[in-house]
Order: sequence, then C-alpha cells, then structure tokens
Amino acid sequence: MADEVLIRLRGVCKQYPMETGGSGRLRTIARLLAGRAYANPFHALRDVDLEVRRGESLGLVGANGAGKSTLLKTIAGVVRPSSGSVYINGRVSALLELGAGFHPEYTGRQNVFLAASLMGLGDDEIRARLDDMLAFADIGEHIDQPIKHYSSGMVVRLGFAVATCVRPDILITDEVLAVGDESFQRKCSAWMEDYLGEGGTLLLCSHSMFHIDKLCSKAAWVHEGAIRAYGEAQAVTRDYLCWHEARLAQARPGVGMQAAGLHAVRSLRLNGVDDSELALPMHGRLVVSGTVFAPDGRPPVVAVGFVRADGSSIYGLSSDMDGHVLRALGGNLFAFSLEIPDLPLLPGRYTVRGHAMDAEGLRLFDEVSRSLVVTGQTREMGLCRLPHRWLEE
Ligand SMILES: Nc1ncnc2c1ncn2[C@@H]1O[C@H](COP(=O)(O)OP(=O)(O)OP(=O)(O)O)[C@@H](O)[C@H]1O
Repeated sequence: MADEVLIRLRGVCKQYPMETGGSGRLRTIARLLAGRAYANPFHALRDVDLEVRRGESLGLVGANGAGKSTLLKTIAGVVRPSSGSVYINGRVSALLELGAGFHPEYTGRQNVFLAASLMGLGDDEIRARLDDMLAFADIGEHIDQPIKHYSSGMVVRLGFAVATCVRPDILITDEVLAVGDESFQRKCSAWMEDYLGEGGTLLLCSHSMFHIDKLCSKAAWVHEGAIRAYGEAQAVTRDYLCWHEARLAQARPGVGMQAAGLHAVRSLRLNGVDDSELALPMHGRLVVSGTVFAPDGRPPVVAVGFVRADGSSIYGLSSDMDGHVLRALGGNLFAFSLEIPDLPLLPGRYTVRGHAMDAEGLRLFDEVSRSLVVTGQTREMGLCRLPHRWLEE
C-alpha cells in the first residue's frame, strides 16, 4: 500500500501556440479546426516523467515560467497534455489558481457546498463538516458575502478549508502558502504536516525553499518545461538556490543573492573574512557576522547553518529561536554577530550558510554561503567532537 503509485507521468509534453496578435490567433484557431498542430508552438512541458507514491510529499521548484503550474494543472486534470500519459490513482484535491472552481457571484458558504460536492461529498457529509470548514477558513461574517468581494487571502482560506475537510488522497497546492497571512500560513503548514503524518500525499509548488524543505521529502526542479533535478528535497533546493546565486552573480558581478524589495543577506563574514575561505583550528572561536536587508524595515530573522561538503546539514539555528533581535543599522539594514566559542567540528571542509528570513521567521528568502576549513589532527570519526570522558569502573 505504502509503495502504491498514485501519480505516474510518462513523456508528458504540453505545447501552447505562440501567436499573440489578432491574425495570429485566427490562424491558430483555423489550424486547430483543421486538426493541425500549432505553427510555432511554445513548449511549456517537455517529456516529463514523474512518479509519486502514497505518503510522499513532492515539492516543485523552478524559476517563473518554468512550467510548475502547468505540470500541477496537468496532474490535476485541468490541462490536457499534448502528448504522453497521466495516470492518477485516488481522490485529488487541487488548490491551483486563486478561486478556480469557485463561482464569483455565490457566497462563500454556497461555494463551500459547490466545491465540496464537486469533490464527491454528499449534502449530509458537507453539513456535518461545515462548522469545521468555516472554523478553518475563519473569515467571519464574510462567509455570507459573494466571493467576488473577497481578498485573495480570503479566497485561499476558503479553498484550503474545503480541502482540509475532504481529506483527499492527493493534495495539490500551487503557492497557497504565499497568499495567506502569517497565521494562516502556520495553520496550513501545520495541517499539511498532520495530513502527511496520517499518510497523505502532497504536491506543493512554492518559491519558498523554507516551506519545500519543511514539508516535502522529495523535490523536483522544473526548468524550461523539463525536470532538471529530482531527489531529496534539501539537495534539490540547495542546487536550485546555487543556480540562482550563480545567475545573479553573473548578472551583477560582486553582488550576492539580493534583490531590491526582498529580504537578503547583504554580507556574511567568518571571523571578519568576507569572501575567501576561512581556515580555523578545531575548538577555535568562530564568529559568523553579517548584515541582512529587510524591505519592510522590521528586524528580520537570520538563520545560520553548518553543512558538510556533501550537503548534509550538521547544525542550524535562527536568531528568533534564541529570542535575539538583529541590530538596526539604518537604511533597512540589520546586523548580526553569532559567536561559537569552541567550534566542535572535526577537521574537514564545511559550508556556513546565512539565510535571510522575514520578521516572523516564516519565509526564507535567500542564502549566502562561505567556506570553512577546520584544521587539526585527530583519529576520531564523524563530524563533530561530542564532549566525553572515559570512566574508571
Ligand atoms: N494557457 C496558456 N497559453 C499560452 N502559454 C501558457 C499558458 N499557460 C502557461 N503558459 C506558458 O507556459 C509557461 C509555463 O507557465 P507556468 O505557469 O507553468 O510556469 P510556473 O513555473 O508555474 O511559473 P511561476 O513561478 O511564475 O508561477 C510560461 O511561459 C507561460 O507563459
């Protein structure tokens, strides 16, 4: 049962016509009516093979326009592939575009009935679960207003509330977490963790590597319509972030991953060293310091992680875990300085990462890395020295 394949895609391709102007569109329609292929197709998905088993959680990452939503829509049955096969085994609940499946003129309550019945629930079942759904959506009296007057966050709340009560075999969500406010994000995230704990299967598309790492066991990196990498979520998100870092470095030499308007680590130093590798003896004193840009002017959270050369995590912490507030420097910049007085890592090569997060410590925006070489001689094995002594018995 656990090994049961719930989603299988084989050689899935999706093409869209490229024509934009009026006459181009007419030509496209004429070609379709004549049963001919598009003249100048745009390949949104290229030969995608994918398998998701029961109980797996797969994150989709990729740049804007890479094809993630098209892939999710193809799996949800909203988009028909141009070629290839899609096999789905189980009840699917999909939270795709905002309000998809909702009728704008109906009230929230009417839409809940509509959406839940489309997902296969009978009237009695819906009535029995209605209070739970409304409690999850938590939009108060707006529930009896037409949803055309809802904010995007309220629409997502309603959509997610229906999904929670239907308890699908496969839950497909496209950037839902990005739309809700902080408390709703936490609620959704907690619900998804529960759902996965109970054996649910999740497909999550997000630009938040934090959420992908937190919620997904596997990840697929979609690049120009094809799967560029597939594997353990943390390994895939790491490669994807490195790719972005390299791309930005190419575009703006000397500048790390930063963008006006986004939280970003502006500098990261190991014992005051900014860019080159730091060599430090075992049990030496390490100070990780730097600055973080916060577009909203609120003190951001910084997370610091230690990673082995093969990418596996050794240790991570964030300023909010310790209740530490970053020092304001002015100009939306905030400084941090983390001391590790007695670094217990065994000799070897490591990466120290600084991640910029929002004030709530919920969304992770970027990552800057520095190399650290721990020097020394020892015959101990592993990654770090555990404090120990031998007892005389
Ligand atoms: N109905 C359509 N007609 C024509 N082109 C489309 C259509 N839907 C999607 N595309 C194109 O297919 C490509 C992939 O779009 P898709 O929405 O899947 O990307 P995405 O990875 O989800 O991007 P984002 O992160 O920006 O949401 C884009 O170039 C988009 O313009």
